[in-house]
Amino acid sequence: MKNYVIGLDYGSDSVRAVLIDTENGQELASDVCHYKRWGNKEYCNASINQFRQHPLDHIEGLESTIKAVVAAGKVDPSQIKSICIDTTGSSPIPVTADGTPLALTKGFEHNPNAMMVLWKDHTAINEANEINELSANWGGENFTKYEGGIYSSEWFWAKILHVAREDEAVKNAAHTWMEHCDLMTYLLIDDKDLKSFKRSRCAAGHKAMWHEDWNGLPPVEFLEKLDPYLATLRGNLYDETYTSDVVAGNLNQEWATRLGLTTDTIIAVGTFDAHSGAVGAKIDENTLVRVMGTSTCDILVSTKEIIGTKTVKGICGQVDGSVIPGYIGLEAGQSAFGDVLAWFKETLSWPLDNLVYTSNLLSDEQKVQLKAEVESNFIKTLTQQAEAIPLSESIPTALDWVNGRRTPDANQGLKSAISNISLGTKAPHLFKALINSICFGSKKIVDRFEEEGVRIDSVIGIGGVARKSPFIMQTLANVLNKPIKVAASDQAPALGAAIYAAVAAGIYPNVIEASKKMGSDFESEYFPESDKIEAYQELMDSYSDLAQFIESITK
Ligand SMILES: Nc1ncnc2c1ncn2[C@@H]1O[C@H](COP(=O)(O)OP(=O)(O)O)[C@@H](O)[C@H]1O
Ligand SMILES: O=C(CO)[C@@H](O)[C@@H](O)COP(=O)(O)O
Repeated sequence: MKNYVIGLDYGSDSVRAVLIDTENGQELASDVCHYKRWGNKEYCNASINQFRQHPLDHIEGLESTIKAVVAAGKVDPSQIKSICIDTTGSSPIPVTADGTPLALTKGFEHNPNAMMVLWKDHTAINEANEINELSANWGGENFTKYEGGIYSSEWFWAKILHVAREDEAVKNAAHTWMEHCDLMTYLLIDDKDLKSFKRSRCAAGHKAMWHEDWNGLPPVEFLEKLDPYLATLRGNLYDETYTSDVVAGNLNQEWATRLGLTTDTIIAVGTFDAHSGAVGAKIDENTLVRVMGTSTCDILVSTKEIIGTKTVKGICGQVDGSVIPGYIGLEAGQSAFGDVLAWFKETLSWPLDNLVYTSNLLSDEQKVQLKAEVESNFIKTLTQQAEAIPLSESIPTALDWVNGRRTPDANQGLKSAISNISLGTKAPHLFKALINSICFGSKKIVDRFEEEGVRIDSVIGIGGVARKSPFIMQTLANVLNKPIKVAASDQAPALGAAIYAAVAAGIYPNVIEASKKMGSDFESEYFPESDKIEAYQELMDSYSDLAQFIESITK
């Protein structure tokens, strides 16, 4: 009898489920659900970088996508052996003593502080600065050392501290906080003991300063110097963490009934999207897997023997087992990648939104048609025209920091800048400059890994941009001066989660064996164009100069 597993992947805007045949990784069915409240921009305020998501968006998405794949796959529920969930991160959410997300309790239904604080929320810049200041100067261990030496406002403790200070009611009502991947896993399992619940090693190690060297989370003595609340909270968090090849529990009766599954289905420990994406794309030693979508996550694995006690400066952490159990997983990334281009598109759309689509000269039907046509041609036409501009022509220099800099050397307070604009600069020139900027930001990350002695033998691209924009991928291959393979799977993170699920269910002995059999093949490869390398190097020098200048004048 065949065995099947489900991978559930929570992205920034939507959640997708895939039903996978464990024998060969074949996808029998997939389904996507866009978050309703998030889509209406509820509970968010981009002007202060506040991005919150209502847990109902996640719960509704879980139910609809899993039901859809179970129905479409037409397999017997008893053959669905296990489920693993990956989510964005660090995306913490406050919960009550019985593990209920606070936003689902009376009085907190519409309070953004009671909701999930999405990874790209940067309201906690001051708190991250405080953590960095204290870590460096308190006279004890620097707990940021395995997280690149700089704690980011995108991460667990900074976000919790910010919300707790801003909202007394949430602070008092929250018994504990969970990463999104842990909460969704906890929701599904039968054992509701919060204290013994198996939290994700990946989330804890990369974002919450959990490390074996100091027996888990930073100690009370350190946390109470930040805020007594964090010291108290620590008692309601966790000591141990687990990799995603481990069973978190069995599916509980309530959710088995809701999903049309049985309580024999195993739920694996949760993880982050980028890390599971790397597994879905068959990551191997010294392979850099770049998840290129709204942001980028750059994932590498290396052996404990090679990394040893060495700490890699300015990245988002090195964690034992965060990608492949038994190996050190290293993470870096850019806070905006596709989002840089999305920002430009939105900016250019102002006259359309305010003058064209509101005009009385067009009927409602014409407006809908026009909008659809513009939408399908916008990025396509800009890309074609940007691609046609020769590198010998004057191209502006831009920085990719529209959402701050995640790595190398996190500084979420940085903002973007564009220089070298003339009367001859048109939208496609700016678009080309922005594409260059996201590729140069990528090169800074690759350079940092290599400077720190982490070898990169090959590069794999996954995610929306990797599959949809050959121009960006070619530019990136030229800028990195390395070939880049693109994974064929549209759903590499969900596939990676399915691979973890298969190992947790005992179908494969380990993640490496499972990913060899179930991981995605490659659909294309981009090679550096030797005649363009030098020109890109010159443009990269201008990027570095501008970056240095902007950083020097940023307070
Ligand atoms: N053809 C394209 N060229 C450039 N950017 C694109 C293209 N298609 C999508 N994007 C960008 O990709 C991002 C979405 O990536 P995707 O991987 O689908 O989502 P997510 O990051 O939420 O998982 C958006 O920022 C969008 O602007
Ligand atoms: O930072 C991480 C993982 O550590 C990601 O969850 C975050 O960049 C979000 O990724 P997406 O842009 O949704 O692919």
